[in-house]
Amino acid sequence: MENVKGYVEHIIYRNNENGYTVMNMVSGQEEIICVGMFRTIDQGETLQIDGNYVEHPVYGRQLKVESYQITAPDDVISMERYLSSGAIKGIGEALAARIIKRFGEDTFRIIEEEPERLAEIKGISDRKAREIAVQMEEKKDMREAMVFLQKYGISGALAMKIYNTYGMGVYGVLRENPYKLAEDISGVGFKIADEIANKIGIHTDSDYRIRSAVLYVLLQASMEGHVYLPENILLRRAGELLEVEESAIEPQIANLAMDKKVVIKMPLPEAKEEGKKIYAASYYYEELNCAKMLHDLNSSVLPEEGLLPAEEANINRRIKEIEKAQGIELDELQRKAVMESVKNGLLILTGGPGTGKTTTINTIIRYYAGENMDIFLAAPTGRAAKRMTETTGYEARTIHRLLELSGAVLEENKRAKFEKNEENPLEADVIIVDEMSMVDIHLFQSLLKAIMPGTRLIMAGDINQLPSVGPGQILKDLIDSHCIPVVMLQKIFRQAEESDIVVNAHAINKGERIELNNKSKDFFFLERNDINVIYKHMVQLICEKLPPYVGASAYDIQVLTPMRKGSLGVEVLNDILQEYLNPPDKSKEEYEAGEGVYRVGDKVMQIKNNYQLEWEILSKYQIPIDKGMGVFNGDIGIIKEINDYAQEMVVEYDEHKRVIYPFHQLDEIELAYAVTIHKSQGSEYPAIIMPLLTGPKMLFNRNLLYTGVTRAKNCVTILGSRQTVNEMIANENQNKRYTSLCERLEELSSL
Ligand SMILES: Nc1ncnc2c1ncn2[C@@H]1O[C@H](COP(=O)(O)OP(=O)(O)OP(=O)(O)O)[C@@H](O)[C@H]1O
Repeated sequence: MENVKGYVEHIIYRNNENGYTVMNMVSGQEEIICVGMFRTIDQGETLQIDGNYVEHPVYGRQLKVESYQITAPDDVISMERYLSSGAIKGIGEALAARIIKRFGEDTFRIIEEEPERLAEIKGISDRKAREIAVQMEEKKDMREAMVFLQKYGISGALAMKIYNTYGMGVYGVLRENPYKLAEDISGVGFKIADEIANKIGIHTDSDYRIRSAVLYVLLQASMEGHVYLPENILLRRAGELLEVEESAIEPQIANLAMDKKVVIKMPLPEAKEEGKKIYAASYYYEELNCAKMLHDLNSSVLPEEGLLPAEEANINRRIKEIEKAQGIELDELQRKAVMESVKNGLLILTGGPGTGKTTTINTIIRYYAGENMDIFLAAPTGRAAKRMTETTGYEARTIHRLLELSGAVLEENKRAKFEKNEENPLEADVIIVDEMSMVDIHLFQSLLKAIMPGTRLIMAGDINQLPSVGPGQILKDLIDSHCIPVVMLQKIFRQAEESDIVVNAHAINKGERIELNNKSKDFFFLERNDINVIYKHMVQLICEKLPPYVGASAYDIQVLTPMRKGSLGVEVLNDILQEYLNPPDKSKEEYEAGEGVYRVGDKVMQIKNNYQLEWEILSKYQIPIDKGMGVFNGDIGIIKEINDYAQEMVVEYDEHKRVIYPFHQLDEIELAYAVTIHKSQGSEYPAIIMPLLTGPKMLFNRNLLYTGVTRAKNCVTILGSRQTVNEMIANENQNKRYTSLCERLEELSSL
C-alpha cells in the first residue's frame, strides 16, 4: 500500500450520488491520476491517500484509492492553492494571492477568528469578508462531521447523505437516537443504524431500538409481498432480530400505534384468524384508500333503474354485429363479460391461457369504439403493453405512461409521482388494464386515484400467475371480496388448435400430471440429470434447433430458470450462454464490470424501474426523432456501443429506444440470456427453455412452473428431472401473502 500526500489539482470526473471520483493530484513534482470514492472533495484541497497503483488498459498508471484524509493546508503555498481553487466562492487566484501576501501563515486563523480583518484587503468589502468566513466555517463543520461519522464506520456517500439531512444536528441524532437514520435516510436500514448504535453504546433494550426494528420487520415483510403481519409473526421476527424478549416488544408496538407509525387491527370476531394485524401505517391507508375508491367506481354507471329491456336487447344486437364482423361466436360467458362491462363501473375478467380473454377484450373495445367512447388500454410492464397493442390493434401503454410519470418522486415515500391523479384525472370513458396479477398495491392506488367515478375500469388477468413483485395480491383480493363483478372464463378455446402448452398449463394448474416426453409439437421434456449435458443441450437448442422450428432468432429464445444462484441459476447460465451466443471477438468492444463482462451484442435486462432514465429514437441518419423518459424493470435490450473513453454504454430497447448508461450505472442492468421466471412475468416469448433439476421446495412450486410454461407462445422445452417437474405440480405451497384489501372492501360494502 502506498501513502501519498498531495493536492487536488483537477477533478476529471465526479459522480455526486456515490462519490466516485477521478482526479489529478499533484504530489511534489509528480502528477498522479487517482480513482476512488471520495465524499466531499474540492480542487485545491490537500489529501493524504492510501492506495495501490494499478495499470488501466487505456488510461495507464492510476492510484486506486483505498482510504484518504483531507488535511488542512499547513503551509503558505497550499493555503494559497486552496483559496484560489474556487472552493470558496468569491475568491479567485488574484484575490487569494493578495490575502496570503497580507496575512501569510496566519491566514486561516484570521479567517476563522477575526474575519473582519479580511476587509483590510482591497477588493473585499465587510460583507464579503463575512461571507468568506461563513463558507470557511461551513466547510470546516462538514469536514468535522465527516470525521465524526467515520469514527462510527460511516464513510463516503452515506456520510454525505447523513450530513446533508441533519447538518450540525447530526451529533444529537447519533447520540440520542441513531435509529432515526433508518427512518430518514434511504440506504440506511435497521442493520446499519443498529451497528452505529452498538458502537455508541446504546442498550439493546432501548425503546428506540425496538421500535426501529418493528418498522424494519414490517418493511422487510412488504418486500416479501405482505401488506401487514399477524402480531405473533411480527413479534417472533422482531424478537429474533433484536435478541430481546417478545414481552419487551409488545408495548413498543402500542407506542408506535400512538405515534401513527403503525396501525393495529383487531381480529374479526367471526374469523378464525391470526390474531391482531399490524400494518406500517402507510400500507394500511393504501389498502383503505383503494377500497374506498373501488367502492365509488363500483357504484353504478347507469341510471338507478338500470338497463331497460329494450336497451339490453340493443346491446346484445351490437355484440352480435361485432361477432359477425370478427368472424367469431362468443360463448355465453364471454358475452356476459361484454354485457357486465356495460352495466358496471368495474369488471374483472379472468381465466387461464387460451380461455378467450383477449377475444373478449377485443369485443369490448369494439363495442365502446362503436359508441364513440374514449378507451385507454394499459398493462403493468412495457412488454405486456406491447403485447396488448399487438393483440388488440389499439395502442396500449404501460400504466406508468398512462398516468404520465412526471420523472419526479414523492417526498413522503420516494415513489413515482404521476401527472395524472385525483386533481388531474384520466379523461377516458373506459380503461382496460391487462395482466392485473402483476399490479401491486402502490401502483394500483396511483391508478385508482386517476380514475373518476363514471369511468369504467375493466381489469383482466390470470390469478394463477405469480403474484406481483411488490406488496399486495390485488386481483385475488378483488375476486375473493365478492364485492366486484367478476367473469371467470372457463372454456379452453385454443385446445381445438392442439396446443399442448395450453392444455398442460391448465393441467398443471389443477395439479394433474402432464405427459413428459418428446412427442408433442410444442411441449418437450428431455430427461437430463447431468448439469453439463443440460448446458450443452441448451446451447444447441438456442443456436441450432429452435430458431428454425419456431421461426424466431436465437435472441428471442428465452431461458427461464427459478433461481439466481447455483449452477442452473441466472448468473452461471448467463456466463455460459454469453460465451456461446456472443463470444469474445476483436471487433466487439467490452467492458469489465464487477464479476462479469459486457460485450457489444449482449442481451441485457433493466432490473429496476428508473423513471428518470432518458431514451431516444434515432432516424437512419442518426438524428433524434423521438425521446422520452423511463426504462422499466424487465425491459430487455441489446448492447449497441461501449465507449471506454466516455465511460458509457448504449443499450437499444424495443422500438429502437436507445439509452445511455454511464459505467457507474451498470448496476441497473444485467445479462438476460437467462432470466428468472419471476422477472419473465408479463412477457411472452416465441420459445422458452426451462432447466429444472433441483431446488428449494418453497420456490419450486406449481405457481412457478405454471408461470414459466405460460410465457411461451409456440414452444416449451423443459430440460431436467421428471421427478422435479412432478413434485412442482404437486406442490401447492404458494407463499401466503398477508393482505387485506378483500377485508377492507367487505367492510365498506357492509356499511
Ligand atoms: N368464442 C370463441 N370461439 C372460437 N374461438 C375462440 C373464441 N374465443 C377465443 N377463441 C380462440 O381461442 C384462442 C385463444 O383466445 P384468446 O387469445 O382470446 O385467449 P386468452 O385468454 O387471451 O389467451 P392468452 O392468455 O393465452 O393470451 C384464439 O385463437 C381465439 O381466436
